[in-house]
Amino acid sequence: MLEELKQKVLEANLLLPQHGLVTFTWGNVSEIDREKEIVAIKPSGVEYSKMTAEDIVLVDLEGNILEGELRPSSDVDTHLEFYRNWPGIGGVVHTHSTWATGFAQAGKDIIALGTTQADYFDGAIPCTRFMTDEEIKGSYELETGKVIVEEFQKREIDPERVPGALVHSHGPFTWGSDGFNAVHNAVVLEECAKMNAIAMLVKNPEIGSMQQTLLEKHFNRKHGPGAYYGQSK
Ligand SMILES: O=C(CO)[C@@H](O)[C@H](O)COP(=O)(O)O
Repeated sequence: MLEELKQKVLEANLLLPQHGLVTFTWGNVSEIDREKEIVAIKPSGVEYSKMTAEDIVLVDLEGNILEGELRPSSDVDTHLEFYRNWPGIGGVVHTHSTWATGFAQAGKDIIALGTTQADYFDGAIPCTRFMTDEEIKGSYELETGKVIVEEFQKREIDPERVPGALVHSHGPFTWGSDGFNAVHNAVVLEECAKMNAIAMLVKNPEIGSMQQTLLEKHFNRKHGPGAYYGQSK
């Protein structure tokens, strides 16, 4: 069933390691057939290099497995929460891409500082609030989806105009018209996180007292400039 969709979702998943967005078996991609209300998603814990279209798991919007020998991604409940709440999206991606996950671990939005982000995200890429003990100890993946949907409702953000979010202390999720578009947005989100971090570093070159002392020590070294490369005369 839905062989073409499974092949497409396999190819979208294989783009994650190709773009350097995941390590080992981290991350996952899914896509929905809206007519049949069936989601094709990456199998849990399978190495990308060994993954086949047959491994892709089909589930309904309640998470019931319709086809597949393997367990669906451990994040399936997060993906399904987006499909249930946002009828305009067709594909979802989750990664632990380094720069975006750094922002998620810091609990910081990726604010729009340049045209690169503005071309694909109409504003800041929001980071969710920290989740409660109950949410974490309960069905974490389902609660993760709820917290992201809640964040967009609270901030009145249109998910089709900002196709991504950061889960506090976890990592990025993106979405799009299909799996490939969601992967594209995951690549752009990671690049924006990198650029944003560099811009904030460059923009605020505040030198703390320790650095100042260290700098002055080097500014005023006895032998003057160049001493590191041999004794000055
Ligand atoms: O976020 C996590 C684990 O923290 C997961 O997304 C894993 O990175 C991938 O899990 P599977 O999709 O293989 O179940």
